[in-house]
Amino acid sequence: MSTVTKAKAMSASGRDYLELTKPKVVALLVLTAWVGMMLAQPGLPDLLKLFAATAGIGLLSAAAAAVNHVVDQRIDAQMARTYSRPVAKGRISPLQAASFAVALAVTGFVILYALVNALTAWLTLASLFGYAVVYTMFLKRATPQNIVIGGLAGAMPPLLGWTAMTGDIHGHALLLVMIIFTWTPPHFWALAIHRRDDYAKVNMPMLPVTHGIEFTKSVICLYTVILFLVCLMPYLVGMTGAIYLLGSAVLNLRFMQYAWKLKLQSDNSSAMATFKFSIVHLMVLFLLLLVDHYFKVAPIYVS
Ligand code: HEM
Ligand SMILES: CC(C)=CCC/C(C)=C/CC/C(C)=C/COP(=O)(O)OP(=O)(O)O
Repeated sequence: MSTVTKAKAMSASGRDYLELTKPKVVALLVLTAWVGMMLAQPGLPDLLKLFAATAGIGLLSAAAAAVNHVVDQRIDAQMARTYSRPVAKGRISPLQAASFAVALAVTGFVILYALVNALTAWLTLASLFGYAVVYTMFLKRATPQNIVIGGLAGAMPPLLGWTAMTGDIHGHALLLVMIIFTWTPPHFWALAIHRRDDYAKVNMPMLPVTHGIEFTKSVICLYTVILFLVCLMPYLVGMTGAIYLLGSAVLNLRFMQYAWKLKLQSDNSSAMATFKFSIVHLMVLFLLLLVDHYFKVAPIYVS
């Protein structure tokens, strides 16, 4: 390492290390894991397990994010959105970031294995591997379906939360995974439309680069319709009640409205608004699942 790089690496602050962990993304991932924990049983979950599972899932997610900063340092340095990230800028060296990631991952895994259960520990480690290795190192550079397949890793937390409480995999938890899996493409592709030129510059085969913006807008519309239908499933199987049904219908109609507005406009001026709405959508949807769980109005069955 050159003296200049060393000096920059030494000037890393706590804030730089925090940035490595993608804290806002991890916060939403943890919220979805909590919902999995709460919905796994009636009443409140065991508090020790809740704290341990939160810490473990949060730490392993943060570790995955830090690995992403190391692997992507060169492309991050060339894109306007990411050029000032700590590893891309040299404020944290790749070795420091990788060591930080290993420390977070080992701590998270040990917490899950010792205080929660082995199934959750291994599934969370597999999610880390799915995002940090399968998505970041391979899929991201290989195919425009990168975020569809890689999205499974980010969709796992509700299942991780559920297995943390029960020790087994339940169909209801898989429905929550399916919701996030279907939400991810419109979430990311809206941003990718806005940042298309950045991705083209670094040769990342994101859908707006490989298939064009019009095609991407159409696929976003299609995914919002699929998401609407997938979000009905928890109600249809009797997992949730009317509060969730109504709330999710409103959120999904609004998401579809954003998608159609983006599709119908000749420029891409509402792409970022669509991306930002996707985050509010997922957060409110999962909060609704919680409210519905504790104040459930029974589904209406027609006999
Ligand atoms: C493969 C799947 C995913 C991809 C490719 C993706 C991509 C992105 C990108 C590129 C950003 C912008 C980050 C930035 O500007 O620094 C972002 C932001 C965000 N994503 Fe995702 N995302 C994915 C899955 C998820 C999941 C599963 C969640 C949560 C459950 C999530 C939550 C967020 C949040 C909260 C932000 C805003 C972060 C901020 O403002 O700092 N994402 N996502
Ligand atoms: C253990 C577990 C649940 C792991 C999942 C971890 C995780 C952080 C998932 C979020 C997905 C995400 C932010 C993808 C963006 O990566 P990108 O490289 O496309 O975006 P970037 O250019 O902003 O880095």
